[in-house]
Amino acid sequence: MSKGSDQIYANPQKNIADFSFDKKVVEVFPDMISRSVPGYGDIVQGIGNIAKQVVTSGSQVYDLGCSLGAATLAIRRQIEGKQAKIIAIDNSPSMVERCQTHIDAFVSSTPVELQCADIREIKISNASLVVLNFTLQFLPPADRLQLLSTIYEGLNTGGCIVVSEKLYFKQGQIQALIDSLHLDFKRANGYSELEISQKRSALENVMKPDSIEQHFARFSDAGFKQYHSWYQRYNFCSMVAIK
Ligand SMILES: Nc1ncnc2c1ncn2[C@@H]1O[C@H](C[S@+](CC[C@H]([NH3+])C(=O)[O-])CC(=O)[O-])[C@@H](O)[C@H]1O
Ligand SMILES: O=C(O)C(=O)Cc1ccccc1
Repeated sequence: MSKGSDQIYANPQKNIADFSFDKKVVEVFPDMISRSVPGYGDIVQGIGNIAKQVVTSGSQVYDLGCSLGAATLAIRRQIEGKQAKIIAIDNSPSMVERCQTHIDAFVSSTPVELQCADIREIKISNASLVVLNFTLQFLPPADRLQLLSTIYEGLNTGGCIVVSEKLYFKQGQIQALIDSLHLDFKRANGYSELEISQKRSALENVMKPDSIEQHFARFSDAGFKQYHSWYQRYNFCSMVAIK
């Protein structure tokens, strides 16, 4: 297998450690996420398209849990000349280090400030767009509403939050069917049964999906009056809310 292809769970592991965004994951991250998340490429591109619509002159854009900067780069391509600033944040030092090289690889007039920090501890101000692209699901459930409330306070009127997440379905047969479709997607992308089951164990304690009803209730509790999903493939969904 070539360098950069995800083999992390290919061999049997005695004790499966909790999933973490460490150096090993960084090396294979683009391959891992595109083979694991149906619609990931469309969603990243769509976030760029949303940015083109909503980012205002002189405002700030936040990419929270930016990983290698895919959403930041898609946004930056679409807001040239708007005199906006992108603030990209991740708490994995390995991710941030590699993200900086991705950002530096392209010329742009839009500044990107990359920070290694916990997104629960940051300030948000003058924001026209805040992106949580598959990040909220990794926060402890009890911390999610506080983050959305902080984002609501920091958004300008008309500003948007985009939240992409793996969904959980409360109705058992729907959950089983859509989960099977996702597993078939992973098999079709070359993951073995062992890889699928070991990764599932590794994610169990660290990634806790909400239902769409929980997401919508949280948007409302944080203060948003307008929110909807704008993309879904199987159990992977991207939602938008507007202040
Ligand atoms: N508390 C936290 N503070 C900061 N970062 C965090 C925290 N918790 C998790 N992260 C970071 O959130 C990212 C989630 S990946 C996002 C993909 C990206 N958005 C993309 O558009 O490619 C999603 C996935 O791999 O499924 C990781 O880089 C974590 O280090
Ligand atoms: O791989 C999975 O089954 C997922 O649910 C998504 C995912 C993608 C990349 C890192 C962690 C979780």
